[in-house]
Order: sequence, then C-alpha cells, then structure tokens
Amino acid sequence: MTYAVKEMFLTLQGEGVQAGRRAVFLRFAGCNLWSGREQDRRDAVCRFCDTDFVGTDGDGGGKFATADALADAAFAFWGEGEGPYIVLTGGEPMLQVDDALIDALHGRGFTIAIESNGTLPAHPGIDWVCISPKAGSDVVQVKGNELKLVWPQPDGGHSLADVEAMEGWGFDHLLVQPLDDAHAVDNARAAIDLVMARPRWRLTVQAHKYLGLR
Ligand SMILES: C[S@@+](CC[C@H](N)C(=O)[O-])C[C@H]1O[C@@H](n2cnc3c(N)ncnc32)[C@H](O)[C@@H]1O
Ligand SMILES: Nc1nc2[nH]cc(C(=O)O)c2c(=O)[nH]1
Ligand code: SF4
Ligand SMILES: [Mg+2]
Repeated sequence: MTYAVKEMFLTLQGEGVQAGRRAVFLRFAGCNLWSGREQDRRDAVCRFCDTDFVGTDGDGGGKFATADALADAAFAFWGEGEGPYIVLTGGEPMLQVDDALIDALHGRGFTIAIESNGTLPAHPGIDWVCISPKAGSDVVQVKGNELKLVWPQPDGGHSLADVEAMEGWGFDHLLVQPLDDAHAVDNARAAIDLVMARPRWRLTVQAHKYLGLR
C-alpha cells in the first residue's frame, strides 16, 4: 500500500475535547465528498471545506511506500517528549488508513486520533475517534469519542431534526463548531444558540486559527 500524504506537521490540536494537546498532524490527500478543486465545490456533497488536501506537495507530504516509512516520518515530527500523539486527518483519512499503518504507529508509541467524515468505518485500532457528519452523506460510523458538528450548515445542510437524531448516536461528547466562512460572527451566534437550546452539546472553536498555529 502506498500512502498519499498532503502534509505533516507538529502543532497543537485546535479543535474538540483534545484541544490544546501537542500533536503530529498527518493530512492524507483526497476525499470522497469533494474533489478538492474549486470548480467542483458547488456540486460537491461537502461544500464548506476549509482545507487544501489535493496532491502530495505540502510540507512533510509525499508518497510513502510502506507503513513503516510513514510512521518513521511521523515520529520524527514528534521528536522528543512523552506521550506521542498523532491526528490522522485529510481529506478523508479512512480512505487510506489500514492495519499496517495502525500497527506501525502504535509500534512507535503513538496514541492515534482520527478526524473523519464518518462515511467509512473507523479502524477499530484508533484510540480517539472524532466524526464530523456531512449532510447528504451516509454516515456509517455512528459511535465514537466525539461528534463534531459544523454549524450552521449552508442550504441543504443538517436540520434541527438531524441534530436531534445525532443525539441518539453513540458518542461520548457532542460538539458544535462554528462554520468558518465570511459570516463568522453570525455563525458563532448560531452555534452558541444551539448549545443554549440543547445543553448536551458544547461549543468548540478552531483555536489554531486564532493562535497563528497550523
Ligand atoms: C478538513 S476536515 C478533514 C477530516 C474529515 N474529512 C472530516 O470532514 O471530518 C477536518 C475538520 O474540519 C472541519 N471543517 C472543515 N471545513 C470547515 C469550516 N469551513 N468551518 C469549520 N469547520 C470545518 C470538518 O468538519 C472536520 O471536523
Ligand atoms: N491545529 C489544528 N487542529 C486541527 N484539528 C483538526 C484539524 C483538521 O484539519 O483536521 C486541524 C488543523 O488543521 N490544525
Ligand atoms: S469531508 Fe472533510 S476533507 Fe472532505 S471536503 Fe468535507 S471537510 Fe473537507
Ligand atoms: Mg483544519
């Protein structure tokens, strides 16, 4: 298996329950809900993506021929320090994550987290599963550690009835993350209103965007 990686970097997790944690980010190339090309965005299932995941040309990116080669490169980003932690993201990481990679990362001592759209089953070896559902897609991974709902959603996005249905899924933490687009203030207000009306949900913000982190 060759792994196509857009970029890799060391930062702090900016989002969710693990926000603030030192983490290697491994961003896989490619997604099943958008091609990543601007001219396709309008017609994509997922239309609000804030990420460039096309190709393997980013810092620390490339094609990795084996799981060991990729795990070694990831571990080099961690460097010194206890408790190696890695976030597998993309793009959609579950298009590429396999047994060999999970074993190779665990073999180097990593605790493994994933950021996934939930349309593919999360690998059972992953230690922290974050799912961010997208309206119009079929979410099959309906349990995990945290559900991270981007809110509000553009036209055709999740409704309040969908939100209620998600409360019946099997997640330990329910989070709303304000949509990052040109209407940041209004979006934050809508996300706050959702939490005010439904106290099982908590607000998460994309802290890295305020802190000058990647
Ligand atoms: C770029 S995605 C990659 C992982 C996976 N494809 C997914 O969607 O969960 C990482 C996280 O960023 C969130 N995200 C993407 N675009 C966003 C935006 N414009 N505003 C807020 N969150 C966004 C996603 O919902 C997801 O939780
Ligand atoms: N610092 C930081 N935290 C993040 N949490 C989720 C991210 C992602 O793009 O998956 C992300 C990211 O891109 N940077
Ligand atoms: S599913 Fe994730 S990576 Fe794919 S387009 Fe949507 S936010 Fe971006
Ligand atoms: Mg991001």
